[in-house]
Amino acid sequence: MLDAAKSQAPLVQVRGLKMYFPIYTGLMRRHTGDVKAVDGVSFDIMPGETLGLVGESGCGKSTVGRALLRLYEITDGSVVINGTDVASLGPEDLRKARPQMQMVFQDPQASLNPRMTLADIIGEPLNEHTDWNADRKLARIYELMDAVGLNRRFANRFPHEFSGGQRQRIGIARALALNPRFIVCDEPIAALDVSIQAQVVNLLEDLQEKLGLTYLFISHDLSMVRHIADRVAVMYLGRIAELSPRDALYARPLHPYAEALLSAVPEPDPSRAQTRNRIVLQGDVPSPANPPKGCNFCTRCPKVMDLCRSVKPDLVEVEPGRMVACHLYSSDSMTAGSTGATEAKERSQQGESL
Ligand SMILES: Nc1ncnc2c1ncn2[C@@H]1O[C@H](COP(=O)(O)OP(=O)(O)OP(=O)(O)O)[C@@H](O)[C@H]1O
Repeated sequence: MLDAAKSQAPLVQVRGLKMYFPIYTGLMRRHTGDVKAVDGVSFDIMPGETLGLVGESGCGKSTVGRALLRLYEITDGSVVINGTDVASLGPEDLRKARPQMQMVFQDPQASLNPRMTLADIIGEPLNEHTDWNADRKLARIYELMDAVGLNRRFANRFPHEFSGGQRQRIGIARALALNPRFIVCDEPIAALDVSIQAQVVNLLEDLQEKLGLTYLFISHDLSMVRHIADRVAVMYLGRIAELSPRDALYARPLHPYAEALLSAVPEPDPSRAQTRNRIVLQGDVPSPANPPKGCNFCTRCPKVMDLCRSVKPDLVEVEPGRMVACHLYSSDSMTAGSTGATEAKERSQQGESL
C-alpha cells in the first residue's frame, strides 16, 4: 500500500450492502423467496490499498464486486466510491462515474469481443467517454499497450491471436483506459496457466504502484491473496466472517471459519508447517436462499454455542484493525460466561490461534 494512503480517508466505503436475487416459481412466476447472495456486508478500502476477498465458491465474492460497480441494482446498503454514492446514481450520473471504477474479469477470452482488434478493444472506453480525435486516441492506446507490456506491432491483431496471459493484459489495458482510481479484479488469474499467473499479478502490482490504483482482489487462491493483499476479508454465505490485516490473518485467524479455510493453505515457512493442523469442516454450506437464523456458520462451526443458533453476530473490532463476526468474541457471550467465549478471549490475549 502507498504510505501516504494510510492517513487518508477511504476511497471505497461499503455499508450494509445487500444483494438479493429474487426466486420466481410456478406458472404464475410468483416471487417466493430470494437468494441472499450478499447479506449485509461492510468494509472500507483505503487509497492505494489492495483488499483481498476470499471464501468458498458461491459465498458471494463476485456479487460484491459487481454490486460495487453497480453492474447490479443493489438491494440495500450504500457504496461510496471516491465520495460518490454509486448505489443511488441515476443512469446518466452512473455513466459519468464509470471511468473512476473498472473491472478486470476472470476469463479474458470471454470478456473480449473476438471481432474487434486489440486497438479497438482498448480504445472502446475512449470512444464512449471522450471526444478525442483519432490521433489522440491512438497515442493513448499505444501508451496503454506499453504500460501492460504489449508490443505496439500487435495493435491490429484479434484476441484469438494472443495467449491467455496476453489477453488478460488487453483486459487490464482496457480497464486502465480512462484512468480509473478503483479496480475490481475478479479472479483475474484463475483462468491462466500457473506459469503466467505470477506475471499478471506482478503487472497488477507494478501498475498499482505507478498509478496509485486501489484494488478489490477477489480470489479463491489464498496463497496469491497472501502475496498481493494488504488486508483480507473472509466471506462465508453472503457475509464477512473476518476482516484483518494480511499478516495477522495468515498467522493467527480469529474466526473459526477463517481458521478452517486457512488451515488448507500451504505454509511457506517449513518451521511452522508442522504446527498447523488441517481443519476439515463437517456438513455442507447452507443455501443462500435459506440461510440459518443465527450465525451463517453455526451449522458447521466446531465452536458453536447456543447464542450462535439464534442471533447473527455483527462484524466488530476485536483487536486493533481486526474485525470479526463471531459470538466467541462478543460481550454478550462473554457476560454469559460461556466456556468457549472465555477460552477464546484468553487465547486471543495470549496471541494463540483459536
Ligand atoms: N444473477 C444471479 N441470479 C441468481 N442467483 C445468483 C446470481 N448471481 C449469483 N447468484 C447466486 O449468488 C450466490 C453467490 O454467487 P457468487 O458468484 O457471487 O459467488 P462467488 O463467491 O463469487 O463464487 P465463485 O468463486 O464460484 O465465483 C450463489 O449462490 C449464486 O448461485
